[in-house]
Amino acid sequence: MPAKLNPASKPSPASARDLPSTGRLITTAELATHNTPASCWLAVRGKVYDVTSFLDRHPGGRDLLLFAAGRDATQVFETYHQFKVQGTLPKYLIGDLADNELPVFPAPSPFFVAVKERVYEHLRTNVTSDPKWAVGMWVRYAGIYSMVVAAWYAQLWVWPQGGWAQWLAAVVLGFFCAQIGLNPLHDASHFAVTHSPWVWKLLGATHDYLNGASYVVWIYQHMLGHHPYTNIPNADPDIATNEPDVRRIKAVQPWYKHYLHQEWFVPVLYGVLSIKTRIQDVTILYTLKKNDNIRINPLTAWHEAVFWSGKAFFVFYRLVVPVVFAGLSVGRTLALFLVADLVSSYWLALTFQANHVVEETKWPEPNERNEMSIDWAEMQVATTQDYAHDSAFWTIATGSLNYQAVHHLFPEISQYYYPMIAPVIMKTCQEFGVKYLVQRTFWDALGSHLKYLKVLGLNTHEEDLKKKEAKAQ
Ligand code: HEM
Repeated sequence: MPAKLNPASKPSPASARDLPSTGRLITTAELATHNTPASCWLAVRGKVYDVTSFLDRHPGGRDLLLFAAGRDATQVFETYHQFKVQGTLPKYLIGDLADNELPVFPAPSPFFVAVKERVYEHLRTNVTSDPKWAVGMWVRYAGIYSMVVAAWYAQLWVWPQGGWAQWLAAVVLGFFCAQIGLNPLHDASHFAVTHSPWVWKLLGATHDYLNGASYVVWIYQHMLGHHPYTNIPNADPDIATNEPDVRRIKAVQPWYKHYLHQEWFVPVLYGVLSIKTRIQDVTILYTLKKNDNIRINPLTAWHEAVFWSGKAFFVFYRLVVPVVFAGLSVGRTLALFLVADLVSSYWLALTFQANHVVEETKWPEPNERNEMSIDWAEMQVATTQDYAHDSAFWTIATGSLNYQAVHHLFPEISQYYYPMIAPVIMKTCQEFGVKYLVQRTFWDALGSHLKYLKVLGLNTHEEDLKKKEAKAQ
């Protein structure tokens, strides 16, 4: 039974900001230079810590500290630990952060504290003693990898002559490649499968080898960018846009004529997602050295080796083997490649877009000092839409993205347990007056994405917003 709390009276946990001032001010520019194994600093709630000596003792492994090094790591710190872990921080304290590079949030609200306590209590009492372990997920991974190998083999050697069976094999290959992204890659990038940093690294590497896309780039974009700053313009790399862009997804983007009727052509463009991702991997790591506003730290030898050998292996198994060893023509090889890639891209893009870029989700913004007024956990719920909670098909086929708000609040828990903790979260939301969005079906959620694109494509959108605001006042 979840503990009963009075929403109004539960205090926030002691914040690191409450520690006495050190007398040493450190700017975000100085902090950013300490992002290597030789000098690893990070900030939590306005305090800067030198964790170089802790690198090899961190139970989550040294890589995670190195990813977070040189930046404000408050949100990932509070996400991946229980609040009590804050007690380990003071011994590494070296200074106070002078400014904010990216948005910062108020101390965890009573809702955040309660939902964390209740979910872990529920898991402990009713579900499992280890929320990072689920045999069911290993069965899914085994099924996914087997299907990738079987479909790849079938399209080259069982049905090499062409015909519908060969095309079907390409479709199946594309679908299960997307499943690698939604399951082993995604779980590993949130450290939600076992307690072993090596398991996370190895599962992550299968995305490099079998999808040709980088685990490390995903970590920066997703774990360090999208999750801490969901739907915040200029902070969440998932919603980064150029001006003008091909699509208008944020009200802060200026309007251009080509956005009119974007709901018709934008979804078509989602088909190039996989190819775009593979190319951007190289520019993000080697030329820009950042993903939108999330800086990339120096790569470890392991990550560099996996990155390049992954790209090479991908080209070899998807393009060289079909032509050189299976005797397929270059044209047929490219066509099969494209079919599989289109299926992967659409499956991934449409399931993602139906979660955040939709009608009712919020697009919060910080003040001029980069401070947010909303609690981080409450923002996670406000910027996210779930769908089809009662469908086992959508739960398995989307890697549990249909429980997206659950995932955003508890990414460190195996997705296998999302359906079991969702009721606890929804009940807590109700009690604290936090609105939880859930659509009945995937198609309703997708429809909401298309309607949102349509509305932002109209140049009357700003006028409508102003009228609404005026009415509300
Ligand atoms: C000031 C820096 C940090 C300190 C002092 C610290 C401390 C700790 C401690 C004491 C634990 C063991 C207790 C627990 O599991 O709750 C732990 C585990 C963990 N930490 Fe950290 N941590 C830091 C930064 C980070 C960052 C930046 C991340 C993520 C990017 C992270 C991810 C994890 C994970 C995933 C585990 C669980 C490992 C497992 O599954 O057993 N930590 N950390």
